[in-house]
Amino acid sequence: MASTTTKALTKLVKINTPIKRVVSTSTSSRQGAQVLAVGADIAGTCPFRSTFETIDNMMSRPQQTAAIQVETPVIENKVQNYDAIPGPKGLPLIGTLFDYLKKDGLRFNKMFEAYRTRALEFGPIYKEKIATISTVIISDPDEYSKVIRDEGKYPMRREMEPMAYYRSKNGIGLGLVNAQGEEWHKYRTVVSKKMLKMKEVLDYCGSMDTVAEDFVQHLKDRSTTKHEVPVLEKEIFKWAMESIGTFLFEERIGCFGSPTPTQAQSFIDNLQGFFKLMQPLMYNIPLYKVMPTKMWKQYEAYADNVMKIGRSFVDKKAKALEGVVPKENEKVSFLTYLMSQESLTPDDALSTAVDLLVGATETTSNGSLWVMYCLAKNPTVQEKLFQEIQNVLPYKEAITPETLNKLPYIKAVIKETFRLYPITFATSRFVQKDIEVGGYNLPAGTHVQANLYGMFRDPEYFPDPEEFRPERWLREANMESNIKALSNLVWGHGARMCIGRRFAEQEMHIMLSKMVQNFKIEYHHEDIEPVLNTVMTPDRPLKLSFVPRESECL
Ligand code: HEM
Repeated sequence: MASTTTKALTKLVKINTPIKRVVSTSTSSRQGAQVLAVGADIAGTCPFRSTFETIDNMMSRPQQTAAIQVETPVIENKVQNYDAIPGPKGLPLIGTLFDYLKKDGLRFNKMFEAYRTRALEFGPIYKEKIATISTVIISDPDEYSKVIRDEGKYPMRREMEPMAYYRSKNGIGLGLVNAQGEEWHKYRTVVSKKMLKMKEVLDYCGSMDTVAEDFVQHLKDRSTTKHEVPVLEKEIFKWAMESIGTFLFEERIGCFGSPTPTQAQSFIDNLQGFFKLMQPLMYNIPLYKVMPTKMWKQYEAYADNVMKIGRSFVDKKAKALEGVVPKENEKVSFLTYLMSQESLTPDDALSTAVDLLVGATETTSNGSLWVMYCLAKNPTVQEKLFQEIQNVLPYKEAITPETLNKLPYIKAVIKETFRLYPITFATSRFVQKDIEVGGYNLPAGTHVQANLYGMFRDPEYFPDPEEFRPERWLREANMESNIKALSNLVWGHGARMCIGRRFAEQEMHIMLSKMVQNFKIEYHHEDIEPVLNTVMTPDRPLKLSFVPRESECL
């Protein structure tokens, strides 16, 4: 048995070790004027610059949009070899894995804390090998901007290995989330035509408003005499699913029905299990590739159900659409659009729709939970937000794109929440050519991450970082543009940035505005801590109270 395991380990290490290249040590000179504005760097390389500018216009525009030039003396710097990058020492095959497995050690579901602690010990650039994955972790916005610049045409992110393996094993296309290179570009080109166009997304403002209104009523119906909602996580998940379902299928799934439709309930339960187990599977040695472990079997069962139910939603709609050819400029559901694309096979179209269903639910539901928690813990902020909403939105009236433009504070509240609780705690890229970062040479193929959680709580970038202060994101706050741009990184960056960002922001702005208009959100229990279930979630059920505000609104 022991030798089987050793063989399996050796095989896995071979599979997962990136090809190492011999890199010569070279010298380079620091620029006299260092460009600090990560935002400008992002904008400079991001093909969607103009459209993302519009999103930021909606919130607030920095007083100074140009890059800040800081005069620094020109000094000759020796660029050091990759091996010189500091970091924790690990064991030959498994790196620092035991640090995460031992009692009282670091934890996979607290990786964001591990990154922060390591960065404090080893500095803004350190490297670590956990199990088979070596990563360089960067906690300096200027240095990370070099990675952003290097993206290339087909940016490569670390795949969600268990998900990719599951799909390959079952002959399912890797889809937008996990595909790389030209295959990824094929999916991305099709989806971005709809999801990254502001006008297309704004078209869904009305239906998102209806879903949000129904959600508010659903919570009212579900709340107890103490105004708490049993298993709030599941209820908010229903909102997220109903929202993306409406976008994909142009019709309602019916998640707020009583009882919840069995399929929708089962999809929710399985998707939550799927995300929860992905976290430990991603960081541990992928033994499941050679023998199905207990955890893998459980994960596989969740994945089977997610695919099966996701597909049945899509299949049902696809059947109804058979033979329908949309007329030019006709407004059709996203699924109809996908199915009419020549570059996608019917199977590709189905996989893409399921990917969007999966990608849109855990993220926006947990993101919204964190916003509500922060509002409940900061009643003054909540009151200010309530006043902003009251000033522009008559009670029970629908939110329009024009109303959204008049709600800068809700956007600042969400940015501040994501600073404290970034749904994705770190970015991920494989550098595509040899580059210099922080005085070290990173060979092509190096896996690099921006330590978002660490930077977001660093007093150098955010004074009083533990304080929830949405005002720092408002126009008048005068925040340096490179720091302001840091907040965008919770959506990733460049050509591979979250494709659902516009949609997610719009649905969250609408739903959260409606929630604050209808309820005073309160929290009367112990403080909540973040944990990773792939995305950052509260560490226990969130027992918020939703006290109706009707009388104040009329
Ligand atoms: C709070 C909400 C969300 C957050 C914080 C978030 C964050 C992210 C991040 C960080 C990435 C990786 C980007 C990169 O590597 O540069 C990503 C990718 C992706 N997201 Fe989101 N996301 C959210 C909501 C959504 C929604 C609503 C959808 C679907 C409608 C979606 C679909 C996707 C897809 C398909 C990808 C893969 C894109 C690609 O690789 O080309 N996300 N998201």
